Amino acid sequence: MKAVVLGSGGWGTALSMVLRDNGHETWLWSHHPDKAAQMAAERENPLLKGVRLPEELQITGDLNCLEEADMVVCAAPSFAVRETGRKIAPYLRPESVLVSVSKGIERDTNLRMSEILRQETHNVCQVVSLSGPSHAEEVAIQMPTGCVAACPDRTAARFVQDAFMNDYFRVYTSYDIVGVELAAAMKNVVALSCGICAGLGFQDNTKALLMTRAMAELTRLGEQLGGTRRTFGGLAGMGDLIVTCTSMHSRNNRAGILIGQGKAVQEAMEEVGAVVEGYYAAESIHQLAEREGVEMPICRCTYEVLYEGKHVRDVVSELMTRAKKDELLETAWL
Ligand SMILES: NC(=O)c1ccc[n+]([C@@H]2O[C@H](COP(=O)([O-])OP(=O)(O)OC[C@H]3O[C@@H](n4cnc5c(N)ncnc54)[C@H](O)[C@@H]3O)[C@@H](O)[C@H]2O)c1
Ligand SMILES: O=P(O)(O)OC[C@H](O)CO
Repeated sequence: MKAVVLGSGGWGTALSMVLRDNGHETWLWSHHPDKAAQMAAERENPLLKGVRLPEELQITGDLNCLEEADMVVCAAPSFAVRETGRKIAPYLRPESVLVSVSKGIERDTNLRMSEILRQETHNVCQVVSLSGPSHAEEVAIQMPTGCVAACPDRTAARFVQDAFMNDYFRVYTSYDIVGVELAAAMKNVVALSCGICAGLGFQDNTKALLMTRAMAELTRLGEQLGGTRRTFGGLAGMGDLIVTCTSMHSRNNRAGILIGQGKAVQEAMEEVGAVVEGYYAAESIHQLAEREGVEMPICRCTYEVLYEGKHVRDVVSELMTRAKKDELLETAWL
């Protein structure tokens, strides 16, 4: 099998190593040809320090590597997924499988990543979303990790499961691509808010409260938009929420900590130095929740901190003193 991974950030690089480990002919394409040349020469991605890239992994800045590819993995940041889809469309065939691993919602259109890819590639082939609690830094050193390959077409989902699965990378299949993609984008907003809590000096009780109640919000909106409730309790939902809210590998969590400590939002994102998807998703989720009339107080407050300059301490007090509720009556996913 020939696999091409597009996007040489941490995640594209780690996934290309899994595919190469599994014996596939694997190409890693970088948006920046100079970076491709540097990685090819040094056999290292500076984003994954200390990890040696296998000699057999082909690294290139030339899109012709897509010729005759059986599987194409789009690992661009969410803002670049449309542009990437447009570039690769001429190379795809009906029998190719396109895998989306970016976690976000498109600004302005509020589309999911697979929807953008299907538009740009004119539905020429199946699109599978691969998602779950999976930091690149740990996958690259073969820490046992689990993900979900989601697609309404079971054959395509199983193809991706077979391609990636090995003794340190376990892949489940699911038909619920809507729920998986929404969960992936939404948990980044919660990770930002969890980071803000930590930055304010709050501890484990507060984080657990925030994560659990945020999960109720994500499930409400996810179901309203066509996702399956159980997805939100699975790897792409609860699993990814836990890893992103608790790990110092998480860019979203780290950006949140800096904001909670008093840094301006843009300054915090610059300091993190890699794409903070939750910042962009916060705006889309806020718009979707308003459009659908779904109550999402944690996501709304996070949006107000990020985009409207609301003070984090005022937000905490607002959330804690909301109207009294009954947990079982108000929590869809329990
Ligand atoms: N890092 C992780 O552990 C992880 C895990 C799961 C999913 N993801 C998701 O994967 C996506 C990529 O994340 P990452 O961590 O690899 O990114 P990153 O921040 O490590 O790197 C981003 C990469 O995107 C490249 N890029 C910039 N503009 C581009 C363009 N126009 N077209 C294509 N590439 C471009 C840059 O060269 C850079 O290498 C994100 O949506 C992220 O949420 C990341
Ligand atoms: O670094 P983060 O916060 O974007 O999280 C990366 C992955 O989504 C974790 O699964």
